[in-house]
Amino acid sequence: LPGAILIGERKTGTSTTLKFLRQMDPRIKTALVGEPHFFDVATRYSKGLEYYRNLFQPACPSDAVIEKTPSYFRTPVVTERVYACNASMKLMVSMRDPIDRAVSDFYFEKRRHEEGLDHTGNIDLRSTFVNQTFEDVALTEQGEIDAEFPPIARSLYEVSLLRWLTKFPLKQFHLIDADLFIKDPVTVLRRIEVFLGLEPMITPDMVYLAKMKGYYCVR
Ligand SMILES: Nc1ncnc2c1ncn2[C@@H]1O[C@H](COP(=O)(O)OS(=O)(=O)O)[C@@H](OP(=O)(O)O)[C@H]1O
Repeated sequence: LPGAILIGERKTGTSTTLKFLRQMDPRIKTALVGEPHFFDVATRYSKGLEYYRNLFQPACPSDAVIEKTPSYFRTPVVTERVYACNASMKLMVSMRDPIDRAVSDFYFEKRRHEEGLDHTGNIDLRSTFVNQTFEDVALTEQGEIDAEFPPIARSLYEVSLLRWLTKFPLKQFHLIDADLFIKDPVTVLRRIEVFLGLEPMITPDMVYLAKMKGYYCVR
C-alpha cells in the first residue's frame, strides 16, 4: 500500500510530477492506473484494501510506494478514509499560482465539455461555457469573484488544506511548488525524494529543456 499520496490539486502538474518520479527514481513505485480514485469513489472504496493494494506495482520494503488522485484534496470524505487506512500517511499537495490554475482548469473543463467527454452527468450548468471566456464566468452578477464557481473554488487551497490539517499533523505534509517545478524540476523532485525518506538520486543531467514546448523532459 502507498506510504504517500499526491492528493492534488488538478492542473498543478501532478501528472508530470508523478511521471518524472517514476522514470527517474526506480525506488519510487506507483499505481498501475493513472489515478486510482480509491478513497473518493464509493464503489471502489467499498472493494476494500486488497483491491487497492492490487492496483500498485510490486515493491520491496525499501521502495517508496505512492499514488496521485487530484480530487482527493477537495473531497471531504477522503480525509477520514485515508486516516483510517494509515494515520501516518505522507501527504503531498501541489500548489500553483491560484489564478493560473483556475484559468487552466476552466479551459480544460470547457474543452472537455466541447468534446463531449464529460460522462458524469453532474457538470455545473455554467460549464456549458459556450463562447465564454474565464473572465465572463469568474464574476457574480454583483461583480464579485464567484468563489463557488468550481474552477475558482478548486484554487482556494486553504479551505481544503485546513480540513486535512484537522486530521493529520503538519509534519506529514509536503507542499510542492508547481511553478518552481516548471522552471527547475530537479530541485522539486529531489525535495520529494527526501520527503519520501529516500537519498536523492535525481540529478540535472537526467532532464533537458524542450525549447519548443517550454518544458523540461526526461532524457
Ligand atoms: N514538463 C511538463 N510538461 C507538461 N506539462 C507540465 C510540465 N511541467 C508542468 N506542467 C504543467 O502541468 C499542468 C497540468 O497539470 P496536471 O498534470 O496536474 O493536470 S491534470 O489535472 O492531471 O489534468 C500544465 O498546465 P496547463 O499548461 O495550464 O495545462 C503545465 O503547466
